[in-house]
Amino acid sequence: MKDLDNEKKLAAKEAVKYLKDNQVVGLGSGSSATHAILEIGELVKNGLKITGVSTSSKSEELAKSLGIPTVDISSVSSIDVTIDGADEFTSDLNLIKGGGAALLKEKVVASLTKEEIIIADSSKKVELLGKFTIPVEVIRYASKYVMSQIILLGGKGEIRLTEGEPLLTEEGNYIIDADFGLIPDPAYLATRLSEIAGVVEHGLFIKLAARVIMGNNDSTITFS
Ligand SMILES: O=C(CO)[C@H](O)[C@H](O)COP(=O)(O)O
Repeated sequence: MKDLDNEKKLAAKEAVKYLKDNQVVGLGSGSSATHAILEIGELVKNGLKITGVSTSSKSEELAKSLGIPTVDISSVSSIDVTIDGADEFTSDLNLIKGGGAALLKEKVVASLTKEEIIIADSSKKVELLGKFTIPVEVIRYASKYVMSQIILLGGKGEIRLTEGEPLLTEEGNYIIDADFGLIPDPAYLATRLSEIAGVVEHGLFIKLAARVIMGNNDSTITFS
């Protein structure tokens, strides 16, 4: 049986090889990104000079605990490299993200980033996106309306719950997990979702990744 956590770790070790002194580095969220932040912490301990920009309060806390200097995103004009995870990816580098509900900040960081590196275990690679439902972050006020628009687009959505209550994102919004089945044209669906009033952001990341480093048993494969 595959050791998926080890595959994430191997991908993280490979990804940090892209970091150089004096770069601004985006710190992703989730278990794969956690491996990368731990690796970055080691490099910083050994003298690497970087400035981190976090995609969630969890990543921020972890970075701080490891001595990685971080700044608010508003104080940088661009980010050199970001290392983040994904819930699904295709070989043409489209992604579904947001399983950990951090997609909004992750997409803002990715959009400011010159080289977005995605790290993943081998279970995340798919031929077509869509087995993993698309997280859609919505303002609470609009959640019913957005649900109806998702149905008109041919999908069905469910508000993500935690302990029986709607999960609130760091920005105080709801997440609708939207099932469209397998998605032959993710760029088209991404545009349609972005057009719905009340949608803050969604987890389809189209052409934002420069490369995906996938752990594969005891080695890694890079898609770029
Ligand atoms: O998008 C994310 C969080 O919003 C994560 O990057 C994604 O869910 C992958 O997580 P993991 O590395 O734990 O499998």
